[in-house]
Amino acid sequence: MPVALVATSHSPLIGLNDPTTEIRDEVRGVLDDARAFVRDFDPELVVMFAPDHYNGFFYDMMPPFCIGASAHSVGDYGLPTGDLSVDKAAAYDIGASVLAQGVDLAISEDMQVDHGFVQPLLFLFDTLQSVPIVPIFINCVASPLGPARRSMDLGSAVGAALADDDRRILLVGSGGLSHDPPVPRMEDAAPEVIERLLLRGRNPSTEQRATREEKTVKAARAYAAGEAGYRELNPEWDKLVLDALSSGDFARIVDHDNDWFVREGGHSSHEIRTWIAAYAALSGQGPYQVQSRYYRPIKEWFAGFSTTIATPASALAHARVSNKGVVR
Ligand SMILES: O=C(O)/C=C/c1cccc(O)c1O
Ligand SMILES: [Fe+2]
Repeated sequence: MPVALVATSHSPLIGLNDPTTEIRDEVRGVLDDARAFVRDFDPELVVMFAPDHYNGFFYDMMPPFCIGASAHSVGDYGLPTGDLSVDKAAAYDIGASVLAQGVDLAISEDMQVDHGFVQPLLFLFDTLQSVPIVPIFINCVASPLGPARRSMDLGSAVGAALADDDRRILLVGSGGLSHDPPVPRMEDAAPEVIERLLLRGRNPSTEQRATREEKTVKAARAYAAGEAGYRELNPEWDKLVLDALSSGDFARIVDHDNDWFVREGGHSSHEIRTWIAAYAALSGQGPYQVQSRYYRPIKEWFAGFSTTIATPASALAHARVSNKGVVR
């Protein structure tokens, strides 16, 4: 199958707490290039791996992995609400194949998705409905988490499921490198926050959502201003992860236990599982090459922010190549 990959950080603080115009424009240029690459590739199906941040998945029933046969954006952080254009038949086919290959995943006919899915979709396309998509949720925040290696297994199984599909398929991974924004955790949350992590967090009122999001924006401002109490981004670790994924050396990442990720990259660094899955799905199609790799630590966005584009090595000669930004 013709295949390509875009993996990108997301941050709901984009547009709400921006860095300097120079850096904002630099990232805009990188995302514009990714969008141009995708326009040229002209995908007939997007398979996106992304996390959730207690907007769609709660502790009433928290699956490690879930494939959406139908999905709706909750519209957090001012993003649009509405249905995604899910390819239901593909979702069921991929789900069945992944299960048959021995990787357990849930299926949802009513998947609620947040900025984790919606931002990359809108980085790369005009609307929520521009392209048929199969959304695959990976739990990256709600402990206990399985080993990172399992995300590689998931990605490999998805890649195998897609191998006989003749369509042009774009694989997308969405999430951060090192970052530790104030996403609540069951282990140390206050009782009223724990309420939110249970099903009662679903469908918050406009005021509840605004209060929560204002807190994150305030925290990002404090973080960028250098206030104490926040974990620093870790460009060295981010480089290790980017190098490992660029060279297909998954073991350098997935052989570590979950504490390593938190120690090196903060709690939300588990979001890199979405990249691991997307790259593993790509690697199932043969050797690949990273064509473009951007990285910059951006405290205003609470993120070691990166966007990469990769294609099968055989496709490289025909592809648009760009190498921009700060590769550390
Ligand atoms: O407030 C949230 O739910 C998450 C915020 C956030 C901030 C920065 C990077 C990310 O990946 C996030 O999800
Ligand atoms: Fe996130």
